[in-house]
Amino acid sequence: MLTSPYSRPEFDPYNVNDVPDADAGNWRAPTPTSPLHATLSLPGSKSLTNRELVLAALADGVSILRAPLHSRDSKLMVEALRSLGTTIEEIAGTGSFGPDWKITPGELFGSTTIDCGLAGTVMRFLPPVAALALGPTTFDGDAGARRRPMATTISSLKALGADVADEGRGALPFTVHGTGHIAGGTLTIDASSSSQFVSGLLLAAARFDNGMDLTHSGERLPSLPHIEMTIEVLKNRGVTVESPKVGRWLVRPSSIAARDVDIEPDLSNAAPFLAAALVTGGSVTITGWPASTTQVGNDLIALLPLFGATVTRVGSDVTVTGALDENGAPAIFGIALDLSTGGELAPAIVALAALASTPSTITGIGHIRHHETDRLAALATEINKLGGNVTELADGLMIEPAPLHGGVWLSYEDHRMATAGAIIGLAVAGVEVENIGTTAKTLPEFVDLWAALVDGHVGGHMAEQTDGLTA
Ligand SMILES: O=C(O)C1=C[C@@H](OP(=O)(O)O)[C@@H](O)[C@H](O)C1
Ligand SMILES: C=C(OP(=O)(O)O)C(=O)O
Repeated sequence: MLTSPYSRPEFDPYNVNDVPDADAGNWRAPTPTSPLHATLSLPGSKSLTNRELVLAALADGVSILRAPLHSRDSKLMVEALRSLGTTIEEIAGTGSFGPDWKITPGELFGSTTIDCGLAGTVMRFLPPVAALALGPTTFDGDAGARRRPMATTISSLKALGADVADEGRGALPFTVHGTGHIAGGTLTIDASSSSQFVSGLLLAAARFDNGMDLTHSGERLPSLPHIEMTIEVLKNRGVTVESPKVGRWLVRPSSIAARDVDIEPDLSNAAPFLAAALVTGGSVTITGWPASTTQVGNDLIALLPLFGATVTRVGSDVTVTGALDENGAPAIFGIALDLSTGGELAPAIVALAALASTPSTITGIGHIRHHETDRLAALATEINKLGGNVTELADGLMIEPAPLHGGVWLSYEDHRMATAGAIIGLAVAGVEVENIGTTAKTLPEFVDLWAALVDGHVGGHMAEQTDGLTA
């Protein structure tokens, strides 16, 4: 077993009050002196795990989730569904990162409070489920969660016939007074600030009395692959979502089928590890890469070559190899990119851009100001603190090459800000990431996997230490 202050046995990554940096101080990001070569496997996808949990709770029988993600976000979803009346049992699994889950739907009852933590999937996917439950369900979360937009969820539910008591701020906390059913019907919403407003409604819509005819009307619709993912997981459970045009979805009332589902590895969480290949001029292989997927992390295969990397694929192994300049040093080229479909990849992409030798402009990501933190402001602030030259645009960032130096990198309770700091630390000595434990939101194993990556403890170099890390 690998050990670090962040994997001490008593550390509970799901407990917001158990903050690892309080014990361990800032995390000194490792700066290797030679190219990294590693092979590793990653835990399950947050987006798939939390969708399948919701669908399993609404399904017509018992479902099994194989190799689900065990992290703060998925734990919050499990606890929330349990408190609404779903039985979720741990069963022995074949995955390297924790047990499987057996999910038995139950009659849904409110009279509970749901802690959303900082999980967008919990705060946007569960209110429609709570409206299908009998009794009041109060939603609240971290301080940062109270700043995330929820108005579209609240107004949608009211328009579909549910009773929601909120403070009129369009934010947590609020209470859904469930009556056991939702009328459903025709609805127009503005999902410009998050695709999760659409996904949350689609996931439950087959259980609405009249189904749903949903139209998005707004200046943009971000993260389309995540809506595709929602449609795909519904299809697998027998629910057809018709989409007669972009921004309109029809769901007829029907049951949702129970299923045994294998959860794919989280490809967005592959981003920092694959970025390490570019930053150090080495090569990193991720095992278990699905042959076809709706995960937007799959776009890394096309995005990383824009920075100069080479990507190869052998079976389910995807390998990224960094470019080298004429002196044999790592070479990263700047890019111009509209990243509107893959906003959750932005922190890793921007970290790479900050280490590139030519300028980059990343646009189409105004909505990531509403993620765990205002990611445009946070990235610009933290990179500039290290000597960078990043300019905030309304919907993106402009990044000019600049020599970076060490310093404290703040995480803003944002797992992807923390991992972006780790990426920069690979090239810049003396980067200390505050609250690295926030990576537990989707990847509690981050520090150990990163240490193994840097120390060469993965990929067969030191096979006896690869417990749970390699395929
Ligand atoms: O539905 C999902 O699982 C997600 C949708 C996206 O949200 P936004 O549309 O708010 O970007 C993504 O960024 C988030 O990490 C997960
Ligand atoms: C935006 C993200 O999370 P959430 O599901 O909380 O929206 C993310 O993981 O990058």
